[in-house]
Amino acid sequence: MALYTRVSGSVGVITLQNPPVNALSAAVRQGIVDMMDRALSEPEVKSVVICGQNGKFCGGADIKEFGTNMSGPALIPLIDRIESAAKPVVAAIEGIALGGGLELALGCHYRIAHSKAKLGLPEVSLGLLPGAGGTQRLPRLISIPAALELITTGRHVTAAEALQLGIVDKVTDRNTLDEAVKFALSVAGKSLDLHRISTNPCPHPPDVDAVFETAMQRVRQRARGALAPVACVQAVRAAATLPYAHGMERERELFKGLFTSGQARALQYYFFAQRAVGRWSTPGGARWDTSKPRPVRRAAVIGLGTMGRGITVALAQAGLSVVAVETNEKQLTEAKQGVSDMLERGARRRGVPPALDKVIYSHKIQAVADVDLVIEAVFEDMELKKAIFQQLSALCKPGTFLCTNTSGLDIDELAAQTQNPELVVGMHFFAPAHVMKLLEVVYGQKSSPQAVATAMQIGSKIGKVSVAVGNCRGFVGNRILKPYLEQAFFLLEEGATPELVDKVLEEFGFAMGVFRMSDLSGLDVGWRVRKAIGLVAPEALTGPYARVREGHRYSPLGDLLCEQVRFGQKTGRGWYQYDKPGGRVAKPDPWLHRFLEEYRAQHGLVARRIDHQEVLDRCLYALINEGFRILEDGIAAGPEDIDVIYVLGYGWPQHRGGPMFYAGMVGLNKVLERLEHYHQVHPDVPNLQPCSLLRKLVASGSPPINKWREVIKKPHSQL
Ligand SMILES: CCCCCCCC/C=C\C/C=C/C(=O)SCCNC(=O)CCNC(=O)[C@H](O)C(C)(C)COP(=O)(O)OP(=O)(O)OC[C@H]1O[C@@H](n2cnc3c(N)ncnc32)[C@H](O)[C@@H]1OP(=O)(O)O
Repeated sequence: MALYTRVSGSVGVITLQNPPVNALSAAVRQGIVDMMDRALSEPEVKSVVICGQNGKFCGGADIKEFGTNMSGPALIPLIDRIESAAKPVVAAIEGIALGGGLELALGCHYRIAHSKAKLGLPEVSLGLLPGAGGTQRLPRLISIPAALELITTGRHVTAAEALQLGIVDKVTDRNTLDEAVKFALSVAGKSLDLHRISTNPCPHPPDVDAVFETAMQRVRQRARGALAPVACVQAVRAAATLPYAHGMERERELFKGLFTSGQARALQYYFFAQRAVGRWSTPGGARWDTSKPRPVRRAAVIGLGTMGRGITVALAQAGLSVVAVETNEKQLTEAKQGVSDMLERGARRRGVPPALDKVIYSHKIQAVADVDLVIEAVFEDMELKKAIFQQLSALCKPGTFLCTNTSGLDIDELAAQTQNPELVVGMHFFAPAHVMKLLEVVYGQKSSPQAVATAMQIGSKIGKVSVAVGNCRGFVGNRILKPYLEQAFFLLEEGATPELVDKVLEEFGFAMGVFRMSDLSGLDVGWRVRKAIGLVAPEALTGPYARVREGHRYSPLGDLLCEQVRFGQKTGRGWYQYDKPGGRVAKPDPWLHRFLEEYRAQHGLVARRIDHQEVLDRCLYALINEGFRILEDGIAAGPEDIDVIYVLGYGWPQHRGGPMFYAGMVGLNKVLERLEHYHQVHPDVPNLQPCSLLRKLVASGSPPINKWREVIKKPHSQL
């Protein structure tokens, strides 16, 4: 709703009231219409100010209303009415003016922003375009190139940048409403002709066609199949080429196309999923709202390899004091330089002083004695980690949380090395750890709710989206990755090439196909894990058992490449070839193709033509099937957890919502039917056997994703 007050005798103030972000719900829109009517009809009122309660102007359209039967006044005529008002209307922008919120402000005749406010048109990240006149008014106000950049990226700008661009008329450090009221008094009675943005012409750069062509190329390259960025360019082009009214028609038409597309649904689901993962729970009943985190003032990082350095930077940049420990003197010297360089680069980018003084270096593990939380980030080796946990348990002050950055080792086994296993949790960072947004917080059998809550809180303090998951091999992300990789290997055995598989996955929208990704992250990483669990044969096997482990189909292709020291980009050879070790441009490698032919011949495999659909079906449905198993096992509390992990950590295209959402979009019965088909063809691949939760969901009528939790039977845990 909206509140109306009269200030200084002649200024009508309309305050949007819809916590937490004053989104433009039906009630708020109705409130604005009613209060505008009142302000315009009161003869004493000479000007109007629109502001939002609790220091937030407006977070845009109410996303929760999308997909419902939307009622109440429409936003476009509401904004038009403000713009055509005979009395000046001033937007007093505090906190945020985003999406429909900024479009509302663009309908006002003047905009005053607080210096800390953020403004933007982020609709593109929800699969939409600014559909309440934003694509037509913003280019008229700030030029086509500037508007194109803001609308196609959805970037938020600071008040200072908004002033520079011409989005706002004034920035203040004082009370924004008071300043807006003063301003409103000063412009009362003056002509509004130049301040009705829609009536102004759209200024053209001389090379307007080239500007749009470049913008279109840029968005197509970045979009990976996303529709909204392309529609944003088309809508701004309409502002440049059509009269305002026709431009609005085009905006509406494009908006409608996006609104009813599956992509907008997926991106809006993903928006709420990212927030839902913060409301974590465990099978044992620990919950985000009943578990109090303990404050962490000083943290330690053990091991300053690539991951340890990134974690140190992430912690220091968030203002935490860090004791960075590396027992190898040479490595320590290199790490000091590496961490300082990263901190300086990050600070330059953000325009703040580098947090160099936040980090104390030591080559002695005893330096951890006084910290509140330790993150161990040594090499992925269970014996080494066990020894460190024994030491930490003896050295740290009572109550210190002991966290391990492992990508899949058993948290309970590590916790068992300590006197207080309840203080142990996993913190699985993704490389580069100071950049990647994802953190898997892994609770063990004995992790206390407070330990989980503290790790989750540290995660959000350092800007990560943290997802609490249970302890199993590979946790959620790497566990799901395994059947996906496995299918990709099997497809190579059956006749595909890495180029074909990657092309299909990249066309689907993955940032990188599975083989290019494997080359980037290093083939040796998985090889070491497979060796440790006894999957790698000590010598090249031939005959029927070469491709079988524990009675199931196994592809040793990755192992064979590693034996040739083809570890991927780092060695200049992997599934592709690179111009040098460390090179980044993947080129098809004739050696690899010959190797695959010889391998097939050696194992009596006859290559067949594999179509795109089969590649996609087998890779994705094997992955999704494992996702259902994870839900069934209680390793993830809900499908949102899996989806957020997969989008943020594994390059799943956001506009497809995540693997579990995608399964719902495709139709659970179709996923089940395809898995049944492929399992029939490949009975020796257990990962293609549909899991019982999927069957159960289909048997219960394939409920929508937000009802899945009701079907999942929760197992017990001791947490
Ligand atoms: C069919 C054809 C019809 C044609 C007619 C065309 C009409 C066109 C109409 C409208 C076009 C306009 C579209 C839009 O405006 S889309 C929305 C654009 N706005 C955004 O994208 C902002 C989204 N929000 C954020 O980015 C952030 O939430 C934030 C920066 C505002 C605040 O961040 P933070 O402080 O970190 O808090 P949270 O993110 O945790 O959010 C708190 C809480 O608020 C909920 N929320 C946030 N924004 C919205 C919103 N716009 N609508 C509803 N709810 C919102 C958020 O979900 C959190 O709640 P929780 O999920 O319960 O935790």
